[in-house]
Amino acid sequence: MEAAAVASPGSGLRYLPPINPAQKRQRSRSATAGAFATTRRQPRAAVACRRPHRVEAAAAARDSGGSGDSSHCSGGVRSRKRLAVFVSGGGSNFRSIHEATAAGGKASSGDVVALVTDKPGCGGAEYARRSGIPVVLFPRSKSAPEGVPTAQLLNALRDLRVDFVLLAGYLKLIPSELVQAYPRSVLNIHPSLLPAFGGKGYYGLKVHKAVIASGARYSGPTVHFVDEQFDTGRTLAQRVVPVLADDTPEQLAARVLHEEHHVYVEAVAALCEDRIVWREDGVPLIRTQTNPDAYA
Ligand SMILES: Nc1nc2c(c(=O)[nH]1)N[C@@H](CN(C=O)c1ccc(C(=O)N[C@@H](CCC(=O)O)C(=O)O)cc1)CN2
Ligand SMILES: NCC(=O)N[C@@H]1O[C@H](COP(=O)([O-])[O-])[C@@H](O)[C@H]1O
Repeated sequence: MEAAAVASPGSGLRYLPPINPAQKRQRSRSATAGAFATTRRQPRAAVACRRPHRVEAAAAARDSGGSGDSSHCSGGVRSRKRLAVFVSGGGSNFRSIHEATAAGGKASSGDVVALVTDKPGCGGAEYARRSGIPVVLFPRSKSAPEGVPTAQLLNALRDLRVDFVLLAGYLKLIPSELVQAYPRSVLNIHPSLLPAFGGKGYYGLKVHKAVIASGARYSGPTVHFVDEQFDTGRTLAQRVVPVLADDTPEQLAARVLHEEHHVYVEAVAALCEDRIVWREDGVPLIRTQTNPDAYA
């Protein structure tokens, strides 16, 4: 069952009774079939634990609304970050991020609290259901009329107190309402060294075919912040792999994907640990865990 959007036990989604007529109007505009509660809480920017020289404090951390979980950083208590992962395919990046959020994992300051997909039968969605993670179908379209529209997705993310959105092989354009609701808080992974081989039409094996056809000797994944267009947001992290003379697109894809799993987990760990700082010119940097003045 993909009831109007969410189908998972213990998802935390509640149906709130109307409090006043204005809220009732708001809910009837943005929610369907009683699947979601509306909340009035807006995401709130928080400062990083330390402000390095010549960079502004990251607006990358948010108050996660008193989830009760916390960890410590120099100078205070830091709340665990709540993650929504968007997937259209097999979901291997989603799985590696989910595994890294387990106790002792590399991103153990985060929790995956929702899986959003446009393809309810994809491997990522099936893994989420098996793991007890709520699945949200987005967007609503002719081929997926049970999907939710953008306003209802935003309500669901707020209800689940999502801090960060992670695109991991999600193939639809993220609407500007979502980008604006989560400033500096939506990441994507792309399987080429952006700005090369990015933009509309560049996804999956198409990217690797184009890299091989170009004669490029190096490729690799890019983790970037998401803006309103495909693949033009600020680069956060990259890894390089060789393109071999006799590579098939599938072989290159496997080599790049292996690096994706590492670089995305490291970027997510930095996000969850408030280790992303913004240089004066708008470039995001990852502070290392060991030296607050060094950047990865
Ligand atoms: N607002 C943004 N939305 C999304 C971004 C982004 O940077 N900003 N990244 C993409 C992911 N992406 C590559 O990283 C990407 C995905 C899909 C396409 C594309 O051309 N899609 C086709 C449809 C494919 C399908 O549904 O099977 C299309 O739109 O015609 C390009 C780049 C996620 N969203
Ligand atoms: N432009 C977006 C794009 O091409 N994304 C790519 O889709 C694959 C998803 O794999 P996964 O479902 O196994 O994580 C990954 O290689 C990811 O970089």
